[in-house]
Amino acid sequence: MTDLLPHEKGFHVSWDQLHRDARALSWRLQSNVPEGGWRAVVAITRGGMAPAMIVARELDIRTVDTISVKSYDHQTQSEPRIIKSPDMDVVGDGSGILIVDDLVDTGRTLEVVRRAMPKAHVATVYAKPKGRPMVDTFITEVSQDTWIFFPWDMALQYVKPFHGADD
Ligand SMILES: O=P(O)(O)OC[C@H]1O[C@H](OP(=O)(O)OP(=O)(O)O)[C@H](O)[C@@H]1O
Ligand code: HPA
Ligand SMILES: [Mg+2]
Repeated sequence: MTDLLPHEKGFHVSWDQLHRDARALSWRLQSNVPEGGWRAVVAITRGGMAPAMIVARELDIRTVDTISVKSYDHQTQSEPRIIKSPDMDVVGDGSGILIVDDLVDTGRTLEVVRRAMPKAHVATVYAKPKGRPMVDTFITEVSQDTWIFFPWDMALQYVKPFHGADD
């Protein structure tokens, strides 16, 4: 669903913007590199996969795994659950592991992920205030009532000019 209620705001992110913001996240993460370097990136599917790829490329991390947490059906949240775990022999308690997601909203997804890898470093590109305490590093904060639209959920389309739009 892309319909917004009147009080809700939309923050539309293009591929180009996502690329820039994920690069900025990589840059910021350089000051948090653990002793011995990052052992692996774990992307939270599906939204974390695009930023995780960019971060892994920028930081030259070759081992990339995934954790799948299902918590939303469109814009309606349900109880988050892990439906696919990363290789626990690799990630262990999370030491030296960089978890990447596109955004944190309520923080419920990260709550579940952090429980599985308590010592991991958690990075998201975007953050809303409620979920912010669950993230170690992020780039842009938006208000809680803003819905972030990602490029993979959008398409270019014609829009009417403002002048005469209500005619
Ligand atoms: O902080 P929260 O309130 O838990 O919300 C944030 C999570 O919700 C979205 O994923 P979603 O579960 O919709 O799945 P997707 O990444 O496959 O789209 C988003 O990509 C985050 O992973
Ligand atoms: O603002 C959002 N945008 C896209 N997906 C989301 N999942 C939780 N919050 C959001
Ligand atoms: Mg997600």
